[in-house]
Amino acid sequence: MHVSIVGSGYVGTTVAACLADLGHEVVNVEIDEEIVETINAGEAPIHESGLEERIAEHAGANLRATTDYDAVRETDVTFLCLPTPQADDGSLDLAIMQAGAESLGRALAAKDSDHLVVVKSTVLPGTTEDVVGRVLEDHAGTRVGDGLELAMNPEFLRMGTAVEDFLEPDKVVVGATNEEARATLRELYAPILEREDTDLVETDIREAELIKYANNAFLASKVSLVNELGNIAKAYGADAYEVLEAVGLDDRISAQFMRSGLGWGGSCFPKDVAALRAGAREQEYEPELLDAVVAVNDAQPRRLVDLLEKHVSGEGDESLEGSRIAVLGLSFKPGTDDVRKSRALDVIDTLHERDATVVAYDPVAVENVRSEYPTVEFAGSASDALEGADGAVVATDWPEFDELSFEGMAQRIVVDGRRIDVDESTLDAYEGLTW
Ligand SMILES: NC(=O)C1=CN([C@@H]2O[C@H](COP(=O)(O)OP(=O)(O)OC[C@H]3O[C@@H](n4cnc5c(N)ncnc54)[C@H](O)[C@@H]3O)[C@@H](O)[C@H]2O)C=CC1
Ligand SMILES: O=C(O)[C@H]1O[C@H](OP(=O)(O)OP(=O)(O)OC[C@H]2O[C@@H](n3ccc(=O)[nH]c3=O)[C@H](O)[C@@H]2O)[C@H](O)[C@@H](O)[C@@H]1O
Repeated sequence: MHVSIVGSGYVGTTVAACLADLGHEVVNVEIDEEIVETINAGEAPIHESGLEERIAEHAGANLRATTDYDAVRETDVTFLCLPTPQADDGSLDLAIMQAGAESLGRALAAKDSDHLVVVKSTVLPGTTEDVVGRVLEDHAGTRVGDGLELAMNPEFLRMGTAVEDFLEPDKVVVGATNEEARATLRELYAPILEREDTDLVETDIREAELIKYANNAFLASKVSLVNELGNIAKAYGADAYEVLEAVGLDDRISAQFMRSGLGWGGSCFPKDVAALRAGAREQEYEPELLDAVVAVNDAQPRRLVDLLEKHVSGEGDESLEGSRIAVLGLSFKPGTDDVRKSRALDVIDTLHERDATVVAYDPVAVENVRSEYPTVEFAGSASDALEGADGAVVATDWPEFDELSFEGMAQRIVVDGRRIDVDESTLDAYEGLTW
């Protein structure tokens, strides 16, 4: 099948390389020339396991990138993989989607055969038909249903395991009102849908849009619940990890997303939960549970710094002023250099508010933080960061931190926000955030 992908970021590049791998003819339409050149040179514009080799294999053969929207006319299907960021008031900002749909519509105006447009970006119910569809109609000069078809196909991949998640998903969700559109997507995804472990869910467009938000809201809520239970366990002097491991043996609950600690960050959970809350309020529903999910998450970095302060300065004399604190980990989770809405940055902000000096280390993410944090010292290794520190915080559970001996610290005080594997016997104080 001939497929165009508009937007070549984390999702668009992964989808393009994987669809090329499944044998389709794929073109990426992207406004950033550097990304276009990188893909055409057979390289990956982002760091994802398994991506580089797929692009190297298919670039110049059945995968290419261009800045020219006219390329969509050589294809039967276009996927919109554009950003859907959070506006200042938390609502969904659709400006980029609208601009992309406008360019796509103009290009399709000169096409004389049928075309299917699939929204893959995360958008609230109604957006695909009422916003993207209308913009397309206005600029393509064709009505939806009259040679121009619409579908919504949300993406559930995680950063760090994007290629594997795309090729081996638990489910493929297709929202469409037209049977031909559904048949086209069944054909496109045929090798994936043949897998025993992949379910196909066919719905109307509105349900497909909401399934994505419900999925992320559920996962974020699970982590906040686990954090609340962890905070309560700690107050009782119980080990939350032992408690939650036992709870996770119940099939109805499952053992996944049971790690309590600093909470959730990243480019998706925060913006998607915010958009769903704002959207619900627009529909005149008060999302009180989701409000609490965010409140629990927001409180964890401050709770961690409170614990640290207690150990570093001694109870009754709480202050971090003038102390040197090592922050281990900057990315929002291990396996990625993405620092968007990382809890580590909230920890650093709180430490700064309390006049501590921060020395930070991350195996891959330092360059994404450096310019925004001119007063932070960046170390080349975890051991260097710990040298002379009055206390340390574990903010991201990179596996290499399990090997640390915490030698060279002025005080061997470690407050762990992620439960790494620490040998407590050599430390002056070790405390977990939720256990
Ligand atoms: N990153 C992730 O793990 C996941 C993201 N999503 C959703 O997928 C959507 C895309 O997210 P990402 O790929 O992370 O975004 P991204 O920011 O990594 O990539 C978007 C790309 O679109 C390009 N672009 C912007 N305007 C354009 C235009 N008018 N025409 C052509 N290209 C344009 C940008 O230059 C950028 O390369 C969002 O709605 C997001 O919520 C869904 C599942 C997973
Ligand atoms: O919509 C998206 O973009 C994606 O958002 C998440 O993927 P991702 O943000 O890559 O990362 P996750 O592995 O889900 O972790 C999110 C955050 O939750 C935290 N987390 C996760 C699990 C856990 O048990 N505890 C916990 O604190 C992580 O540290 C991280 O900060 C979802 O897992 C994907 O299905 C979805 O497609």
